[in-house]
Amino acid sequence: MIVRQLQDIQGTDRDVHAETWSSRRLILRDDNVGFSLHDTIMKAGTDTMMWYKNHIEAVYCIEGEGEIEDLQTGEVHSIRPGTMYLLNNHDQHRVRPKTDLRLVCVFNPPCTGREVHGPDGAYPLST
Ligand SMILES: CC(=O)NCC[C@H](N)C(=O)O
Repeated sequence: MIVRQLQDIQGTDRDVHAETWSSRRLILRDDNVGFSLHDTIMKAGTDTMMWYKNHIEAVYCIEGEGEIEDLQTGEVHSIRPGTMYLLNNHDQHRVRPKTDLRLVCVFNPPCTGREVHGPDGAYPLST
């Protein structure tokens, strides 16, 4: 069994910062369970294009308000506590938080730890 506290991750290399988000990576590839689990804050007033070509991501909102746009269809969905979205088709999308959004994110394959988005919105597939 592995037990970790968010406060013990803050400020370590499992605490990754990008311009529009911060990601506290609670479970990573080296835990050997086939997925990674992140406690992510997307910053209020930002607009992030993402396209996880190499990963499946499930996202569950536990705090805040915002919206997600499916860039394939143009559909816009609101995000609020209790909303889950699953990028099961490597969907290209944008997230626009109105307030800080706190999101629980699961990635398969698991992230290794330091991933940030490339210019295409993807994380590289680590070998
Ligand atoms: C919702 C989303 O994908 N935000 C970007 C950060 C990512 N979830 C991560 O935690 O690495």
